Amino acid sequence: MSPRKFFVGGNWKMNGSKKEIEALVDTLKKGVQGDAVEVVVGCPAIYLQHTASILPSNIALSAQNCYKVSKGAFTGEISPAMIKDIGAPWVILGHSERRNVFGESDQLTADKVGHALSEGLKVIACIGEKLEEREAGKTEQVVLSQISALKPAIGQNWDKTVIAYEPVWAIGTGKTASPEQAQEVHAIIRDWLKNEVSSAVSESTRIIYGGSVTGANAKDLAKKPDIDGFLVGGASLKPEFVDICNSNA
Ligand SMILES: O=C(CO)COP(=O)(O)O
Repeated sequence: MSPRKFFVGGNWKMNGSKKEIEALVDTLKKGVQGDAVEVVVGCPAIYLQHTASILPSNIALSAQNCYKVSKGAFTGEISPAMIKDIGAPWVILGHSERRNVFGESDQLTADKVGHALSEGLKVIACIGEKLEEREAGKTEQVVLSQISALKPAIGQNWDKTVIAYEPVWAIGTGKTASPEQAQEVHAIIRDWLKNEVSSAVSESTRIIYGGSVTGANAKDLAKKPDIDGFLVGGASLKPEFVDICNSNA
């Protein structure tokens, strides 16, 4: 039995309305029972407060991004202190859309991770290679350089960090990594944790997979020894998210 509790995050991205979120939360309340799985939903900033007020206690709330300082003249940004203030314990950082659409660097991502953890938030830290990097045989190099950049920022806070491996070519494309492809990279990350941090951290840190996860493919992915859950985009907005949450049962 894995020492790691199965973890499923829903990343709603820039989707939803108050009404749609209420309907989705209703579905989740009925389908996700108990606390055998840790379930977290990543909600657009503007709906965090409303979602916090309707989520059941066995589903936690996450922001999708934050800035690297607690307050100040940073128009449009939100801080970890604000996220905590409205009752959300988690934040997703380093998502490939932040990195590739908004040009956020490894260094900025690390600064955000370090600040969020120091403010007491838990972090879903995302890494993953692009298609051309995979095709050039650079997957390991890219993923390990991204996680290495986060290491000083995470410091002693590995127990408050979940690593999401999200190959960019699999995000929103319907091209899921095969269970073998995902397992191979998860094992590389776990090995890196063992060598660069500690055996205990390697054994206890959840490494979750993201990229076109659906109710249909989650079970096979979840069988792999180093896949400890999922970060789900499109399917997290649909009732099948419940099946993904229960895919380890
Ligand atoms: O980016 C993702 C989760 O953060 C994955 O998105 P999809 O599940 O839509 O491919």
